[in-house]
This record gives sequence, structure tokens and C-alpha cells, in this order.
Amino acid sequence: MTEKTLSAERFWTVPQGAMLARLGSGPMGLGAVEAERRLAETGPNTVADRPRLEIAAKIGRRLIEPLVAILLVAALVSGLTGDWPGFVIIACIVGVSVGLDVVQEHRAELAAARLRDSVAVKASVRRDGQVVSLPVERIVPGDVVELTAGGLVPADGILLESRGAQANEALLTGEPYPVGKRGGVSEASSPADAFNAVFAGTAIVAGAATMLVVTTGRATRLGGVAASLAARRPPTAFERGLHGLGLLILRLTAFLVLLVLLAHLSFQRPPLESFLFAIALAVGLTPELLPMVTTVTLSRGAMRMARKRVVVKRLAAIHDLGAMDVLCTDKTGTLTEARIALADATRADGAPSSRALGLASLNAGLASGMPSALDAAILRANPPAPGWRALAEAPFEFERRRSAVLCEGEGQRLLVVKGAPEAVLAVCTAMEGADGTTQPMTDALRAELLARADARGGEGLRLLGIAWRSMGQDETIEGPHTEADLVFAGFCGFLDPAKASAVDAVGRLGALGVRVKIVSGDAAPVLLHLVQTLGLPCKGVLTGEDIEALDHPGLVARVQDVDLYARVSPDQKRRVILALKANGHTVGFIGDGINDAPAIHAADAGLSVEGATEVARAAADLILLAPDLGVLAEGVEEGRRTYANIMKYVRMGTSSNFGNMFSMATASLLIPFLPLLPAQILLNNLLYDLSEMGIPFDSVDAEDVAKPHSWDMGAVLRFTLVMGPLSSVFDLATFGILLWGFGATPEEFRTAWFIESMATQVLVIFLIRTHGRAWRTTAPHPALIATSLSALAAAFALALGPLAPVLGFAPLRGALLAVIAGLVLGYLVAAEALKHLAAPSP
Ligand SMILES: Nc1ncnc2c1ncn2[C@@H]1O[C@H](COP(=O)(O)OP(=O)(O)OP(=O)(O)O)[C@@H](O)[C@H]1O
Ligand SMILES: [Mg+2]
Repeated sequence: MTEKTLSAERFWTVPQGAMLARLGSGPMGLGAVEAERRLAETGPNTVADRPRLEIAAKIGRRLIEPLVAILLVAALVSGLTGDWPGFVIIACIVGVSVGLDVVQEHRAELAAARLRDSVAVKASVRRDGQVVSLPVERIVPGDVVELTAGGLVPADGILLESRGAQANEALLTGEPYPVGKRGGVSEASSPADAFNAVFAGTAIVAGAATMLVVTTGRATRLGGVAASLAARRPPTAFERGLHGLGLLILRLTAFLVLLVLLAHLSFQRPPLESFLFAIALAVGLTPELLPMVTTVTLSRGAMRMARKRVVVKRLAAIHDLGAMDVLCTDKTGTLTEARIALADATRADGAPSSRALGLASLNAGLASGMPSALDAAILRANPPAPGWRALAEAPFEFERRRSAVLCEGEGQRLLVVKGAPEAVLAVCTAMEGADGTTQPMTDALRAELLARADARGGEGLRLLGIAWRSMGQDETIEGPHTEADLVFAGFCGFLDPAKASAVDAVGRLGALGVRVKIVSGDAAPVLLHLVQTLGLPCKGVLTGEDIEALDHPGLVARVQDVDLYARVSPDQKRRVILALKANGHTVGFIGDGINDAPAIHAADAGLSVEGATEVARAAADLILLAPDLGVLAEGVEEGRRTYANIMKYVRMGTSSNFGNMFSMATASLLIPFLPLLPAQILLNNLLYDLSEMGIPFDSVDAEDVAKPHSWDMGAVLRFTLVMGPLSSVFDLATFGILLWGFGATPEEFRTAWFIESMATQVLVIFLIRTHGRAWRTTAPHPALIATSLSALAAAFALALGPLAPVLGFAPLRGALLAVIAGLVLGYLVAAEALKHLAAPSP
């Protein structure tokens, strides 16, 4: 039976034994060899397309690119017509540039993939009878996987056994209340009702289970929506910008090349030569290296960021991180130490209460839900009373903000509930007094208790309300409605020290032009207290209730000036992010919980930390190896450096290189011979590409790091419109002087023009790399100096050295060389003087 039919069918209706047999597996899982075989057959367990890493495929893909293919055919034709040197030169140049391109990109992608794998989500899989921890991507149908609370379900499958497992399937069903999962056979017609099935991308929030994997990757339910998943992440401004620029250049190139070709043919020039010239021109014009350059620069940026403890999962996110001007963060761990300790347990009236604490530790200790820092703090202070056992539970869940445990002991059967004070008080109808007597919960009493909770929140205490009720022998937890008619027992207060280093980090981010907003599930008074303690420049509060009452446009209007968001649910976190994006911000979100995953996903730069829940890490684009905003500030700087270096290529390509090719096309129409032979153009292009290989290493202007920058097509065009014509003016002057001043022969003309055009194209990087005066900013990186000067030296050696005659170059008179030197100098001076006109507006 194939993957497809299995996924289409309701696999949860097949009994365990039959399913194991069908998948050729057993309770102890697969053997490693068989698993490898299946992996090769079904492919990796991922819904995203992984970039293909085979080097041969890449070379093949480049050779069939239209330009290269035409060039190769053309070379062949010229070879057949007897022009062997032409053939050899063109073939060599194509070989070298495709080779360089592929090797560089391949190495960059491998390195980036290694980084990504280092933070990959792992699963516990039974292989050869042992439990091993494997990257989720390596899971195959037939695998037996152990699931625990807080973990992500890695694929679709059925449960072989369950120890109170509950799953949050909101991602697939939209239903936030956790659903119980157990073994057995279900006759359900829809996956939402299949109690024995678990699905990729959902989270186990309580208990533990063993699953048999039925389908993986794109064959899963999540994979089914993966087509829309791919569409879900629209290309960033940067990706769109690069693409748009590429298209623009492509159109211009096509236009220019066709024009040149037609003109040459109508002038009755030799057709093969004209054709080759036009093709070489097209090669020179197209930014064919830009994709490779972007990949290489980005992955170099990723390496540097990894050294600063930021691991990049999605390369383009580096740009988003640099462009980010609003960072939303949850509270615990980033702004606080996440060293949560129980401060006190009190009765409703404020007196210390061992009763409230005892109930709280029953709830915390008997639950099998996700290990929570609050639960751990309660248990450290007071272990649960012996002799009690749990019968059922409704694990904590962020929309409801409560957890409930049905437990039995000392001859009683109790439902014990703890959660956010207002969430608990809302389901209480009585209050327990000092002597164990109860009084009815009135609205006035409830308001008084909430006010007390707020007051203690204002002292920085995180509060949980504790409540209980007796349950009948046949009663059990049936859903959220079971949590009603409770008796309020008191509060537990927790302290989580503010993180002193956060002040500095928020300051640094502020200096970088990134405004920090806090988006938390905790109460408003706690957030305000934290902000005061740390002295953070955050103002304005919106609560989950406020947000609930706003529609999207209303929220968009409010988020601009509000920095604190309290008691927000996971979906509201996401809504806040979307509202900020709608205001034109590039938004980052950092969080570590299941509740943060939707917002992480919605953000331009989704961030999580190494110790975070799997769900959060899976949703993130970037992972901080230390839960520290300071690390993030360094990552932001690195992201901006990377972007600034990519922009250097773009500016180089759109000004000098484009200008030169443009002048040459024009010249070819005005003068009676080709300004450069096709092979010479290709050589020129290759050397120019080589000269740029040092750019990813280069340092950048302080001002490029100081502010968020995102793609600005206007700035790119402005730069082109100033620098392009400038380059052309000097080129035309060169042509005039060569032809009329020196009466140069075609060979001399080409040699001189080759040298001049190489020198101007290569050297201008030293001006373009900075917005300020070239001699005042940080020195260029030695690697950039080395690649630029060696490319230039190679150009001189080829044009004037022993190979010159083969390449069609001729020796130059001294006076001519001097004039060229003068022109190059003149161009550089003029470019330096004019570049501020072309600079992006401040
Ligand atoms: N294990 C738990 N049992 C009961 N209630 C809980 C539990 N965990 C959290 N809560 C309640 O839910 C609220 C929201 O949870 P939490 O504070 O973890 O959200 P958050 O958005 O992750 O916060 P932060 O910004 O601090 O990371 C808490 O303030 C608390 O009232
Ligand atoms: Mg949190």
C-alpha cells in the first residue's frame, strides 16, 4: 500500500496489530538499516522543500540556464568554424565561473544546513530495540516514537499506548481545549474525533504515549496544508526587492542585447561575431551571480551570528532581523531570571495558609502535564501529601488559564484547580474561611479579592488562585464545564527576580532603533512592576480583554503607542504582531512557550531560545543559544552588517558594471569594430566577479548598523541613475580619446578599454563600500583588498603579458597607459564626489 492511500484513508480505524503488520514494524520499532532504506524511499519527514544539496544537480542546472547554454552552443559553433582559441577561451571561462559559483554556494549551503541541524527538533525513536534521539526529519513510516508532555508530535500515526496523554490540536482543529488520546480503534470519520490518532505539528500537553508512525512529511495532515503553508510565509521585502531588481535588469538586458544584435546585423557585420558579442554582453549584464552572492553572504553572516550564539534556521531571516524595528518579547526568561520561587501561600484574607499550599501541591504534584516552572516552585516548597493519587486531569491551557486535577486520598475525592486569579475566581461560588467554614462568593467579594491580587501583583508577585470542590464517586472531568461551583481556598505568590542585564540589552536595542514591547500572559500589575524595577522605557497597557473588544483595524490603531500587553492569549499575541506589521513595522517576536508559537510564526523574525518548548523552537527562524536580549542585540548588528554587504554588490552591479556594459553596447554601434571581443567581455566579467568575492568579509559603516534598514528600491534606482551616467561619461571620453586622440587600432582600443573598464569597475568598490568619505571610515577588510587587487593584477597580466596575443590584446604605448591611468583616477574622484547625491536619504 502506498503512502498516499494510507494518508487519504482513516488510518485510525485500523487495529494496532493490523497496522503494525501493514507497516512491517513491531512494538520495538524498526531496525536502523530498514529505516534508512525507507528514508531513501519516502524522503525526509518535513513539509518544507529542502534546498537540493547535490553538487552535480547544481552544475547541471546552471549549464542549462539559457545564457550559459547559448554561450556553449556559440562556442561550439565558433570552434567548428575554425576559431579554436575562441572556443577554448569561452569554454574555460564558462567552466571557471560555473565551478566557482557552484562550489561557493554549495559550501555556504552546507555550512548553513549544519547550523540549522544543530538546533533541529529531536524525537525519541525506538530503533533496533533501543531508544535513540533522532532529528525529526529522519522519522519514517513504521517508526515507534515515544512522546512526552511538552513535545511536538513529529508525524501522523496511531497510539500504541497512552499514559494519560492529552494533545493540543488547535493547529489542525482550532480547538484549544486539550483532547485525551489513548490506544485502541476509533471509528471516527474525522481526524478531530479520532482519540487514538495523533498528528504532526500538534503538541502533547500532558501525559506520555508511544506512537506508531503511519505517514510522514507531505503525506501528513499538516503536509496536506503545506502548499498553503509555503504560501503562508510571503516573501520578505528583501526577497521581493532582489527579485524585482533581477527582473528589471533582465528586461533591460534583453532589450539592449536585441537592439545591439539587430543593429549589428543591419550594419552587415559578421553574424556569428555579432551574435557572440550580444551573448557575451548579456552575460556581462545579468546579475547571474547575485543569488549565489546572497547565499554566500547570508551564510557567512549566519556563521558569524552563530559565534555570537544566534543560530539561523532560515537564511533570509537574517535580513529580517536587521530590518526589525519592533521587538516583542514575553517576560519570563528574557526580562526575568526565570528562577521562579514560591514566596507565600495565603488565605483569601491574606493570612498564611497551609491549606492553600497543600491543595496547590496536590494539583502541581499529581498532574502529568507539561513541566511548568510554577509547579516546580510549589513542589520545591512543599511536596504533595502522601496517599493521594490522580484520577483524571484537565491540563493547563493558555486560553482558560487554569489546570484541574481530580484526585483521591484520605477518603475524599477532590477536584483541585489552580490558575490565574480571575480565571479561578470566575468559577468559584464559595470561599473557604480560617476555620474551614465556607461563605458564598458574592460579586463584591470577588471584586475585593481581585483588587487584592492586583495589589500584590503591583509588588511584583505573580499570583495563582487555588480552589477545590468535592466530587461524587461517579463524577469525573468531562470538559471545561466540570470546573464550576468551586470553593476558593487562597493564593500562591511567586517571585521571579528581574534580570538586571535586561536593562542594558533593552538600551542597546533602543540605540539600534529597535523598540521593545512586552507581550505576556501575566497580569498587568506584574508587568508594570517589572518595567518600573528595571526602569524600562515602556508605556501604555492593553490587556487581553481590551484586545478581545477590538477588531483588526481598531487594534492596528492602538498598538503603535502601547508597549505592554498583559493577560494575552496565544492567539492575541499573534494578533498584536499582525497589527504591528500592518503599521509597516518589521516585527520580531521572542518567546519560549507553546503559547508563543503562533506569534513566533506570524512575526517577520520569529525567535526562540535553546531551552524552549519544541513547538516554539520549531516555529522559530532564529534560535538564541542563551535566553538573553543582549545576545539578540549582537545578532541584530550582525544581520545589518550582512545586509549592508549584500547592498554593496547590488550597488556595484547596478552602477559601474551595468554602466560599462551599457557604454560598450553603445560604442559597438558607433565604432566600426567590436569594442571588446566576446571572449574578452567574458574574461572581464569573470575577473570582476572574482574581485567581489571578498565583500562578505568586509566591515561596514557604523551608520549601517545603527538603524534598521530594509530594501529600498528608490534608493537603488537613485544610485543607478547617478552612478550609471557618470560611468558612461568617462567611458565615452575614453572611446573618443582612444580613437581620435591616439588613432588606436582595434586591438589597442580593446586592450586599453579592457584595462580601463576593469580598473574602474574593481576599484570603485572602495568608494561604494561606505556612505562617508572613503578614507575616513573603517579600513576595507584585507580579504576584499586581496580579491580586488589580484583581480586587477590578473587583468593587467592577461592584457599585457605573454598570453595577450592569444586573447586578442596588443601592447600599449606608454602615453596611452598614462592617459588611461588619468581617466581611471578622474572617474574615481568624480564618483567619490558625486556618490552622496546617490546615497540613501538619511
Ligand atoms: N501550570 C500552571 N497552572 C496554573 N496556572 C498557570 C500555570 N502556568 C501559567 N498559569 C497561569 O497562566 C498565566 C499565563 O501563563 P504564563 O505567565 O506562563 O504566560 P506567558 O505569556 O508565557 O508569560 P511570560 O510572558 O511570563 O512568559 C500565568 O500568569 C498564570 O496565571
Ligand atoms: Mg512564557
